[in-house]
Amino acid sequence: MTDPEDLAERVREGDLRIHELEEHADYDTAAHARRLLVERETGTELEAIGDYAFPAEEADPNIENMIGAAQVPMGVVGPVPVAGGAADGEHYLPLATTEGALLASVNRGLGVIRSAGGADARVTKNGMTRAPVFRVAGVAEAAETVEWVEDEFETLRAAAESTTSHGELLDIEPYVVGDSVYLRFAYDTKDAMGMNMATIATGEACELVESETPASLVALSGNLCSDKKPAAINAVEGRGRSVTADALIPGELVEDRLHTTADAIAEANTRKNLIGSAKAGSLGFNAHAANVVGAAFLATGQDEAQVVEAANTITTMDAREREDGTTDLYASVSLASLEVGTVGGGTKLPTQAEALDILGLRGGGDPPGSNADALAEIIAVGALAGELSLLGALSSRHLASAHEDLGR
Ligand SMILES: CC(C)(COP(=O)([O-])OP(=O)([O-])OC[C@H]1O[C@@H](n2cnc3c(N)ncnc32)[C@H](O)[C@@H]1OP(=O)([O-])[O-])[C@@H](O)C(=O)NCCC(=O)NCCSC(=O)C[C@@](C)(O)CC(=O)[O-]
Ligand SMILES: NC(=O)C1=CN([C@@H]2O[C@H](COP(=O)(O)OP(=O)(O)OC[C@H]3O[C@@H](n4cnc5c(N)ncnc54)[C@H](OP(=O)(O)O)[C@@H]3O)[C@@H](O)[C@H]2O)C=CC1
Repeated sequence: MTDPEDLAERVREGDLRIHELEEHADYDTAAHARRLLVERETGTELEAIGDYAFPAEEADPNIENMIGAAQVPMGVVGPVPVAGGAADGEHYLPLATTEGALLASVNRGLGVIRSAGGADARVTKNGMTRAPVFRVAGVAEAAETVEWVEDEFETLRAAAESTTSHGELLDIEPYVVGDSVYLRFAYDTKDAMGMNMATIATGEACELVESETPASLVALSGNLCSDKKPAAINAVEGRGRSVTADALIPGELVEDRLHTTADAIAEANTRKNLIGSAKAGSLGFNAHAANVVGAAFLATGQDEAQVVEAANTITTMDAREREDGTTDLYASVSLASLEVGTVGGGTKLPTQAEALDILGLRGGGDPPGSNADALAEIIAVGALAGELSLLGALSSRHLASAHEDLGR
C-alpha cells in the first residue's frame, strides 16, 4: 500500500502535484496524504476533517484536492401535510445548518401549518436556463441572427437534445444589446437541477448558430442565464422551478402558537417584507426564505451557491375576516427560481442521498421530473413555515430572546 507520509513528502519536494495523488494511491490515502501535507505546512491537526463517513472515491465527481469533509449538523422538522402537484402526504424535512433557533422556528411554523390542515404547493413554471453571448458586427447582423434562431427553433432543439436522453429544450429567448446577442435557452431538465445538462446541450446548439449566422460565440454563459448572482430576470421569468406554497391559518392558532394576531403579522409583513425591502432596493421580499432553502440544499446535496436565486422569494400575509368577525391569516411564499434536483450533482453522496430518502425522493421520479417537483414543493412549504414563525416572533417581540435562548 502507498504510504501517505511518502506521498506528502513527494508533493512537498515538488516531485508530485497536489491534485495528482489519486493517480498514485487509492482515494482515501490520497486525501490522508493531503491532510498530512497541510497539517505540516500550517501547524494544524485535521482530525475532525479527516473523520468522514463515506469512501472518498464516491465524492470524486464532486470535489478535487479532497482532504475530508465539512460536517454540518443536520436535523428534521415536521411532519407536515403537503398537498402539491407532485408532493403528497406528510413529510419530515431534513435541514443542515449551524444557526441555532432555525429548526425550532421552522418546526413551529410547520406545527402551525399542520394544525391548520396542511399547505398547498404547486410548481407553476419549470425551465433551467443557459444564455450564451455572441458578438455580431451591429444591429443588422443581430436581427439576422435572431430571425434565424426563431425560424430554426426545431433544428436547434434537435441539436441540443442530441446530447441528453432526459432534457427537453422549451424555449430560446433572444436579447440584443448593441453588437451583443444573448440567447436564453430554457430546458425541462426533469429530475436533474440541470446546469451541466443545459450547458452541454446549449454548447451543441451554439455550434449551429455560429455555422449558420454571422454571430460568433464569446462565452457559453453570458450572465443573462443568470446563475449564482442576484438577478431580476430570474425573479421575473423564473429559473429552475417557480413554486408557490400557501396556507390559511385560523386566528386562534396564530394567537395560541405564534403569540400574536393575524393583523399584526400582516402589518409586519407589509412594513418589513414589502416596504422595507422596496426601500432597501432588495430583490427579496421575504424575511428569511434563504435560511430554509440553504439548510435544505446542504442536507439534500443541492448546489449551495444557487441559494442566491431562491432569495428572491415574495411572501404575502393577509388578514382575512370571517363571517363570525374573527380573523384568519392567509400566508404564501412564491419562489421564482428554486434550482433543485434529485439526481446528479451532490444528490448521490451518501448522507445527502439518505436525506432525500427521508423525503422519499432519492433518484429519478415516475414520471421523470416529479421527484424534483415534489422536492421544490416541500422546500417551499418549509420556507412558508419559516416566514410564519419568524414574522410571529417579530410581531410578538420574541426574536432576540429566542436567539438568546437557542442560538448562542
Ligand atoms: C424559538 C421559537 C420557536 C420559540 O417559540 P415559542 O412559541 O416560545 O416556543 P414553544 O416552546 O412554545 O414551542 C412551540 C413550537 O416551536 C417548536 N420548537 C420550540 N423549541 C424547539 C426546539 N428546541 N426544537 C425543535 N422545535 C422547537 C415546536 O414545534 C414547538 O411545538 P411543540 O412541538 O412543542 O408542540 C420562536 O421564538 C421563533 O420561531 N423565533 C424566531 C427564530 C427564527 O426564525 N430564527 C431564524 C431566523 S433569524 C435570521 O437568520 C434572519 C433575520 C432575522 O436576520 C432575517 C430578517 O432580517 O428578518
Ligand atoms: N456546467 C455548468 O456550467 C455548471 C454546473 N454546475 C454543477 O452541475 C451539477 C448539476 O448538473 P446536472 O445537469 O443537474 O447533473 P449531472 O451533470 O450530474 O447530470 C445529471 C444527468 O442524470 C441523468 N438522469 C438520469 N435520470 C434522470 C432524470 N430522472 N431526470 C433528469 N436527468 C436524469 C441525465 O442524463 P442524460 O442527460 O444523459 O439524460 C442528466 O444529464 C452540479 O454538480 C452543479 O454544481 C453548476 C452550475 C454551473
